[in-house]
Amino acid sequence: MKKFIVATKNKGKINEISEILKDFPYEVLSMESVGINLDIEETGSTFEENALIKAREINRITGEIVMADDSGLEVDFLNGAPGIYSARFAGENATDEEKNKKLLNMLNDVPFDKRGARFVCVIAVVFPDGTSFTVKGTCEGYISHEPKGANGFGYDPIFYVPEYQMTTAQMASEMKHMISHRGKALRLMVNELQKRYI
Ligand SMILES: O=c1nc[nH]c2c1ncn2[C@H]1C[C@H](O)[C@@H](COP(=O)(O)OP(=O)(O)OP(=O)(O)O)O1
Ligand SMILES: [Mg+2]
Repeated sequence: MKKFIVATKNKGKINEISEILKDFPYEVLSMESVGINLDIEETGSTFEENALIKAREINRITGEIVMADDSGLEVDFLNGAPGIYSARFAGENATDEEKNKKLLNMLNDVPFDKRGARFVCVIAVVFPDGTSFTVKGTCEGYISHEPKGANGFGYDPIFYVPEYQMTTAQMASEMKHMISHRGKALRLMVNELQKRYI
């Protein structure tokens, strides 16, 4: 069984990554479980750059195979914001609730058909020899007018998926993983690893 360290401090991501990879022969180790407590500055200007920055930093420290997830929400009415700033656009210490509230306020009075948005997830994998790759998954939807549902994390309560007529926070986790940006990116990652016999 191959082990990966996941270079994230986000518990919601760790949970989802473990659930999605449970059908594959990969064991997911959190930074906590390998004794690393580090805030890595996301200085890149794309999801790809930031995912690689996080994975490279933990690979440099451990020498192990490391994967990182850089993700966020692109809102059409805001020309793609908050994008790579999704975690920090309401301040470094803002709660998920505060971020959702801020985004809903920015879209006050914007009609439903102009509230299109997508979740984006880029996974970077860095190998012990320093080689790397990235894969990307997206999930299309709309920003709802009010939060609904208690599953998931982050922006899930306000991300409405018309095909299922519910937010990703109202979905059972298996359903979210089938259609989510993270589910898609991780399945592409597995394909890429298998091509390399990993
Ligand atoms: O499935 C999702 N459902 C809801 N919200 C989501 C999802 N996926 C990402 N998001 C939000 C959370 C965070 O506000 C931002 C990611 O920011 P991002 O920098 O990649 O993650 P983070 O700072 O929380 O943890 P870390 O950098 O340690 O991996 O997008
Ligand atoms: Mg982050």
